[in-house]
Amino acid sequence: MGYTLTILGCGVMGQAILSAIYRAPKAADAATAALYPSHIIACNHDDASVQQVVDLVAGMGASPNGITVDVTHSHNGEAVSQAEVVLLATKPYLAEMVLGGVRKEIEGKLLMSIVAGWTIDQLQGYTKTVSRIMTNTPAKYGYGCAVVSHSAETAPAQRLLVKELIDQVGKCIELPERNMDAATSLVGSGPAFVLLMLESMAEAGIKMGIPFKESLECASKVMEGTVKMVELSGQHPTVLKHQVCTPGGTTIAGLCTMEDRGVKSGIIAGLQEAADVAAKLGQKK
Ligand SMILES: NC(=O)C1=CN([C@@H]2O[C@H](COP(=O)(O)OP(=O)(O)OC[C@H]3O[C@@H](n4cnc5c(N)ncnc54)[C@H](OP(=O)(O)O)[C@@H]3O)[C@@H](O)[C@H]2O)C=CC1
Ligand SMILES: O=C(O)[C@@H]1CCC=N1
Repeated sequence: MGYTLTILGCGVMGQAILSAIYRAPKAADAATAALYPSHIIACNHDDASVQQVVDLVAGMGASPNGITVDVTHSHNGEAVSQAEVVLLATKPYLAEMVLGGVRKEIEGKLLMSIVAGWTIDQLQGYTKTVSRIMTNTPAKYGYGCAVVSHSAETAPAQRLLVKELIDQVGKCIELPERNMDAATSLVGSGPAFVLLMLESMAEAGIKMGIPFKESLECASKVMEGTVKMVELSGQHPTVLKHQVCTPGGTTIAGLCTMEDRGVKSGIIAGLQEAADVAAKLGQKK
């Protein structure tokens, strides 16, 4: 019963995805339950990074879908030979070495990869059935976003399995692979860009005399509330932005100063730069 999912490289993102899958609510029916692994093998680099995953799993209690987890290092080949599905989550510069080390064992298996810059074509040098995924750190808490593209050889049942597993990070959106570098910037790097804005707003509060704790609370709630308002109203951000602007008031004054400083074009250029770097990552060996 069930199958084994092996995670090659279980650091920040491997642990985020492991947590999301492990903690998924109990499947509603047998067909959905079959999409979940019964066993996850997390492969890391050394004792210290193994212990991190052991502690993470211990802290989560029992999995609602009865998933068991083993954590190991230096046994990638053995772990992949036991797996039906493999998640590659090492740093990009290690991917070639790690995949090369399991070349024989991975052939014919479903490979999910979150490695930035590594294309489906490159990954197909190891197995033909490939799902390329870009997700982000909020996945660990079930508030992540993921963009997924599949190789042509990936069967509908395999795509369904990937969708069910990756949906657990929060939201899973399928897009053509040509959008993957943009997704790496917008989705993958996105939390860091948002955190820069959050940090800036909180520090502005401090500068104006609000204590750090309260300033961060206010800035966080403003971000959360604004995003909810966009979702619930269905209105364009520009319309909602103008609703905040009283003629001759505070908001338009602040927005004009930000425009003077190039905040919007700076954000767009920053995201473009991140996507350009993503496009080159897979070529750096
Ligand atoms: N961080 C992010 O926000 C995002 C990252 N990504 C992508 O996810 C991938 C992983 O990034 P991230 O989780 O941040 O990186 P981490 O360094 O946190 O995780 C990589 C893990 O791989 C382990 N590892 C190293 N060598 C081996 C090996 N030979 N065999 C098995 N495991 C090994 C590392 O162990 P040890 O620590 O002991 O070296 C580490 O636990 C990257 O390719 C990145 O592009 C995608 C979306 C978002
Ligand atoms: O910074 C990086 O390269 C990775 C990919 C997306 C998020 N972090």
